[in-house]
Amino acid sequence: MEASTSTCEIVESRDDINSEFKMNEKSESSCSQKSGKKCSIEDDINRLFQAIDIKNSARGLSMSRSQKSALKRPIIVSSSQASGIGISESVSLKQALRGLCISQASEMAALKRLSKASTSSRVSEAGTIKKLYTAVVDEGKGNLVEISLVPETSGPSDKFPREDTSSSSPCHFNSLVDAANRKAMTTRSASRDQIVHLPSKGEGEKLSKGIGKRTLENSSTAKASEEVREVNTVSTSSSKPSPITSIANKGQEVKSYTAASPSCSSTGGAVDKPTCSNTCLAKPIFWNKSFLKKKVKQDICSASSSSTSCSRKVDNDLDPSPSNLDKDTDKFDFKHEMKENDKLSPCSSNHSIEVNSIVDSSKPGFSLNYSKRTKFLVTKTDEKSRSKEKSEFSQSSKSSIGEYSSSTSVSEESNISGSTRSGHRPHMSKHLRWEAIRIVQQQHGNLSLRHFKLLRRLGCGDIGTVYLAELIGASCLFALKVMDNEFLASRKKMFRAQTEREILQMLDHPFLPTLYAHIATDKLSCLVMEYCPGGDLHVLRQRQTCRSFSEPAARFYVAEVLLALEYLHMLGVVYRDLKPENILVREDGHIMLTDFDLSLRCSVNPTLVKSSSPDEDPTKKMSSPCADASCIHPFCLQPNWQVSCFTPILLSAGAKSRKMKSDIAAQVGPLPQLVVEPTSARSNSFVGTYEYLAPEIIKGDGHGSAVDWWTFGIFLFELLYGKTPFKGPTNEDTLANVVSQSLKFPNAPLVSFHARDLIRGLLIKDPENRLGSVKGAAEIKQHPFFEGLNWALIRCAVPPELPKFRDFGTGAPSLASQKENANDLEDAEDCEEFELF
Ligand SMILES: Nc1ncnc2c1ncn2[C@@H]1O[C@H](COP(=O)(O)OP(=O)(O)OP(=O)(O)O)[C@@H](O)[C@H]1O
Repeated sequence: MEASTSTCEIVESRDDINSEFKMNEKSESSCSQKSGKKCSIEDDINRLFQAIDIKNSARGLSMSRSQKSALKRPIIVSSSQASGIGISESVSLKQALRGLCISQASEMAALKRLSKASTSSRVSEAGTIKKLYTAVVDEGKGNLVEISLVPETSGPSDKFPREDTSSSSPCHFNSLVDAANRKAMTTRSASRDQIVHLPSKGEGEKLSKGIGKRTLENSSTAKASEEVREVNTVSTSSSKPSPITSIANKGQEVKSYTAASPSCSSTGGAVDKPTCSNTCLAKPIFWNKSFLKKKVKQDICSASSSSTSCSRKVDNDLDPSPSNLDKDTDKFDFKHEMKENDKLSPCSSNHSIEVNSIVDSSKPGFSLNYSKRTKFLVTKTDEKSRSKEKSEFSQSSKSSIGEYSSSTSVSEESNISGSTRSGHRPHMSKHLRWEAIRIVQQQHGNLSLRHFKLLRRLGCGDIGTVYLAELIGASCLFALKVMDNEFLASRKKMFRAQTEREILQMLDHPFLPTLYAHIATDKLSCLVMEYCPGGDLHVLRQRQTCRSFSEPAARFYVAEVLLALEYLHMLGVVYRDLKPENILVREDGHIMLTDFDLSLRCSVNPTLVKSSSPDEDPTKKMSSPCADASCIHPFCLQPNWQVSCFTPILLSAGAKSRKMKSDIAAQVGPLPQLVVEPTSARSNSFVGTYEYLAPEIIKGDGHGSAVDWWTFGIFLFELLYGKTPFKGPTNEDTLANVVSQSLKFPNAPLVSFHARDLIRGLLIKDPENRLGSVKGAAEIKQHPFFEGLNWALIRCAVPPELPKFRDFGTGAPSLASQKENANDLEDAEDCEEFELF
């Protein structure tokens, strides 16, 4: 029987294969002869099949049953389990493997909806075959293991392959994997079920396909999920468990993904629409008082002293000291802190005030501090404390508003899935933090809160508290965002937490946070994130002379933010809450955009905005820049084969530069232009921060990705001028100004024409005409303000300044001295922050 046509599903461990190969030297030599060198993966597979044949024939001949058990590691390729990838009995394993890989690749590509996926998918076919091969051949170590080849699930359960001690013990995986598959399917369905069609403002408008629905359907899963205590680790290639483990674990982890999803029950949730939402949003919100009967969260935690004392009290109650974590994570009572924060003081975070109007500052108990930009959630009233450290510098009070009234154009594929798979997170994948987590997992089976030592509280947000935490024994620092499930559920914030988590799971970008793990207990939901020690841009701006950045510095920061937004848009995420407070500064001075709980997830389809001219003069084409040695354009897909695009050209620097520009300009024209921006996304949610709200949000016209370009304009304005352009004495005035006041530039500081021109383009009130509304970030990148900027290498650019640790908002130590400083802090009894613990 030819190996290539074999339908046998049994393979051997490598030792077995080797021994079998020895039994059949002919087959081995033929392999070598064919390749003439080391066998390729395909050859390996062929060898595998040959071994299968041998094994089959050897069965019953020379080996006893027990011997077979000891040596064999059978894999069952179940056609039923492989549903979706088209594997049938008559298809060979090799074909099945290929099919699986291709299926995975296309699934990834479809789900991620990124052009870049094509590259990885190309790689992944061979890679996945090899992984599967390795799993089959290497992983069993003589154990009898049955593995079903199943397509990677798109449900969240496979986002966090988790190590499980059970996977290492001899076991039959068949039933386990069956169960896992069933659960995975259940999870996926649940995930899809969470997607709800919400009516948009106008009747007959498109229905929401994604974002809000969880609120209606998750309650059923809540209970089960809350009973589960588990850890989901986002693995990188360096830390990814074996496919066997991953597959086996899926079934055991399924519940964890419903942990955060529940809450938003039909009775509430961020998307649980207020009855007036649609009608109220149809006209400017500040004219509609009935709309304003909302809870409003307000940052009234301005006094650092009171903040400290209150926090101290709360945190003393909380007492999440490492010692308390050692045995039982449930002792780590964040919930208590949340509740205390919630009910107690104006200085604590998450303090809620029921108010009648979000803009009626005359209401008792709702005196808005207009010198601050408080984050508002229209459906709720939650105070948000800024960190004590921030108050040293004119504490920010920009508050985000989040009313999810309705949204449209939300993607059916908005339930993220394979995009977070370990092999698809190359950025930072080699970082020691991944390795440290992997080691802990290896040693303890999973990662839990008791593996972290809390060093200090970094800050509080609407939905949780962020701690600086050290992975015990690893000297690695993480930012641990801890959310209390009950709190989230009672405040109908589960949806926001889930949104944030799901977005974080997708990200793999130098200017966006890396999520290392999600730890879910029955009480808590914790995000283990990359720690960013440099404070935020709001604090950094306050430290500048004139409280504004120089133009080159502002250009640097906005350029990095632009790249982050571009990436988010390509993933179908409209950020919606851009402001300096949400931009953290890394140790190396580059930025990290955080805070995704108000983001909108929607569909994004690559759109051809300009095709190459079909009747283009061929002679012109021949003499096009691509035929020239100076072509460096990244989209130069079809360079003239005769001339290398990268042949050096001897020109003076000036001439070279001029020629390059003209070449690029000439070249970009005829090339097709694709835009991957969620330009058609529509939401009627009232989200954002007053001073940053786009006019279309305020007017309730429905908004899309263009809101990010509006906020981008405000952001640039603020960095350059030290204030936002439409800020009024009251929030109501601010909203009115945004809608009706024309843009004016202050006389000082002096800002270049290009900068002002860019701001002007971004702050066009009509989103249709706004810069970036058609071609997205690409359009903005081409603005002369960014001329000369090397976008591809901006990561290597020297930042305007490096964070001065200890002076900063987070008071965080540098990476070089993280451990030492952490110990110092821990030992310092008079250290204020550490009295909190
Ligand atoms: N990865 C991080 N590294 C360092 N500090 C962080 C990190 N993430 C958050 N912080 C700090 O913790 C604070 C709280 O963050 P968090 O994201 O919970 O709330 P937020 O940004 O204020 O927004 P929201 O209320 O919408 O959640 C931030 O203001 C920031 O100072």
